[in-house]
Amino acid sequence: MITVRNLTKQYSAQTAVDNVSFDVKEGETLILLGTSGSGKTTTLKMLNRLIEPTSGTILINGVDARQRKLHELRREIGYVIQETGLFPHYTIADNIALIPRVLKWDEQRIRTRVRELIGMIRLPETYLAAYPSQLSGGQRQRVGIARALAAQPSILLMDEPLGALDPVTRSHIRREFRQLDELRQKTIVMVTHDVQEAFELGDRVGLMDGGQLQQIGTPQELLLRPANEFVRQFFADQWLPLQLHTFSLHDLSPYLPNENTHPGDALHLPAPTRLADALGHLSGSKSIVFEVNQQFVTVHLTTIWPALSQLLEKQSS
Ligand SMILES: Nc1ncnc2c1ncn2[C@@H]1O[C@H](COP(=O)(O)OP(=O)(O)OP(=O)(O)O)[C@@H](O)[C@H]1O
Repeated sequence: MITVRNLTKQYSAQTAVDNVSFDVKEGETLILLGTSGSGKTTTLKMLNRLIEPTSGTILINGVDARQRKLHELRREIGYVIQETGLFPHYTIADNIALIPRVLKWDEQRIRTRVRELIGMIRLPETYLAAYPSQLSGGQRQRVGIARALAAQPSILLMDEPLGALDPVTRSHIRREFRQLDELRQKTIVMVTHDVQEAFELGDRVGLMDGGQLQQIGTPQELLLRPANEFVRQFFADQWLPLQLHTFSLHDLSPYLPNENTHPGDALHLPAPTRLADALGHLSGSKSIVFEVNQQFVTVHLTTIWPALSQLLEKQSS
């Protein structure tokens, strides 16, 4: 749990972060989104005191961050950056084991945890003896995440963790992130300037501009009830794809036609599946079946668009 109140960072004439307040609940993912220079990284780095605030307060799990010993605070907060910061002369196993070794875990416990993590990030155990330069960028980034999670911090801060990767790998890793229980249960603050990423991964999104938090809310709130013109404009050119990340098959179900027969080869998906993910499975005559209130609903490529258009009309009315 993170509580931020009236946080400000002043660099001589420049106010990098200007009176920002927000909470991050336990197990929640908050994305800090915004244009370059809007104060996202400065805000993030103040949370683990890599940057000391000019004024304002930060409570980490109920305790004022300023009253904490730095090494204890950083142990409680995992940190992932764009270029991973892996040590090139350490093997993957030794990189992941870094913090547990600092904490003097016994070697058996470290080995077990390292193996658990390499499995979690879906790399073969043979990679444990490899060096970072022998891995692809996407694999290194997964190792960076494993290293940050190694000592089971309650909070994870991520600064553009996928920023250096190509769009296909990014989207692949995003999907993996969403499926990892250990990540889903963490309290996470992540910085990105990628709107799709924010909508895919964030329970809530804080949109920053000029050092100020322009709006904080669920992706749906930002999209459908923008607090000001800046917020509206920010999402305007990606409005449709963002809707697909915002709404689920369940949201769509009232607008789909009743169908009495289910195509035998239809794909079954859970009703909370987001439309963006569902669309990836729909092509040609393929259909998806999902269950709402113990009824099966079918959706095809030809029925999804009229239904979505009705849903959007209803939402904006
Ligand atoms: N050490 C510093 N000294 C002076 N100004 C700084 C310093 N660090 C950051 N700034 C300024 O503070 C503002 C916010 O920077 P910050 O890095 O937090 O933005 P950001 O939103 O993370 O941007 P980006 O997406 O480009 O990383 C910028 O105008 C930046 O130039």
